[in-house]
Amino acid sequence: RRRGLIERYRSWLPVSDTDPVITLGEGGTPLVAAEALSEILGCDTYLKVEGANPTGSFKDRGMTVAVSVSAGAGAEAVVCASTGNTSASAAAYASRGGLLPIVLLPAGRIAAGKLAQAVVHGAKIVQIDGNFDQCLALARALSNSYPVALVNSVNPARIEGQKTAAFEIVDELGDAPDLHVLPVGNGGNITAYWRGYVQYAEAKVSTRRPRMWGFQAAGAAPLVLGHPVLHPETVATAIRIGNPASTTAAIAAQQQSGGLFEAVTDEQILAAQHFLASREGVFVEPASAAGVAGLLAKQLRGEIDRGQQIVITVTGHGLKDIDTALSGTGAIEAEVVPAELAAVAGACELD
Ligand SMILES: Cc1ncc(COP(=O)(O)O)c(/C=C/C(=O)C(=O)O)c1O
Repeated sequence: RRRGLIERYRSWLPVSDTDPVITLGEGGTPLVAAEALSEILGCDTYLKVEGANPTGSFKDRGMTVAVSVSAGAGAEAVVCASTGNTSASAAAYASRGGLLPIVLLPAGRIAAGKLAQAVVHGAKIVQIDGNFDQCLALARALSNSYPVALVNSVNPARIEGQKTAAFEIVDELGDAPDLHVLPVGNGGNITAYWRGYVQYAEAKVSTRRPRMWGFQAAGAAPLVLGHPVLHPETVATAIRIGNPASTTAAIAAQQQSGGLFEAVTDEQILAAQHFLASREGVFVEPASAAGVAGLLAKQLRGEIDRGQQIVITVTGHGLKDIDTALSGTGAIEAEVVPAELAAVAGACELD
């Protein structure tokens, strides 16, 4: 039977023997060779496809640990603020564990797929008249004032669970890559990957640690600007965050790894999303394509050394946000043809 992350990496995780193991078989996600990207970059490039997790994003790695530990501590409810994937994951894992999920969402700024997940899992959904940053402050306040466990990425159990992605990459490649690339919103995931790579290197499981390259949306790039962004704006709603919860740890990961933070525009993000789907066959939600967008932009500027081994984390499944995927494509308005071979062949421009 499929083993979950706690079972596979228990000795590396802060889960006690008395904690329940609340799992949906998360982790063990595909590490796919990105052949088109490897050709363009002149590098051995792989995609860590985190949309293959049970609720469709990397958040499941942190949630299995955070919800199991919270339940073990007697919590009856969990709360999180979210741009959507955290709440989708919290709702699934809390419900599975018999805990009440409470999610605070920035009103009108969540991809429909993610909202649907929180609804069907039976979460208590509170849409806030404010942005994610305000939701996070309220979630913290709620957990400080009521018997509700906070499962945002400020909860260390989340980062601990998410570091297992780095373990899986080393376990599969045989060592750490030269470079690890990923989108950055709150900075929890880059913090987690760096922690995993460092722990494996210190335990001599790997011989090196990668440089960490984090990419933010140009309209929501506090880590690039060096200060919070009051009104973050981007089509990549998952990373529409102006005041990251893990700023200090994310900057430490970038500095200690000799990495960088750079911004990419919404146009570059959407182009990278299309590139991944049409050239690599991998459909990711917009925010997930930010790393690929950054690499392609740097390649155009001659800033990618050839011959490196690169792993890019694509963080969430494209089905989370079909409105953005379908907008501007004209796919729906396409003509309806008669149910006749000639008409179909003509529509396919085969004749
Ligand atoms: C698809 C996707 N890609 C990248 C990020 C950024 O990761 P962090 O830098 O660790 O924040 C998120 C984050 C989402 C939330 O913060 C939430 O769901 O509340 C995401 O959903």
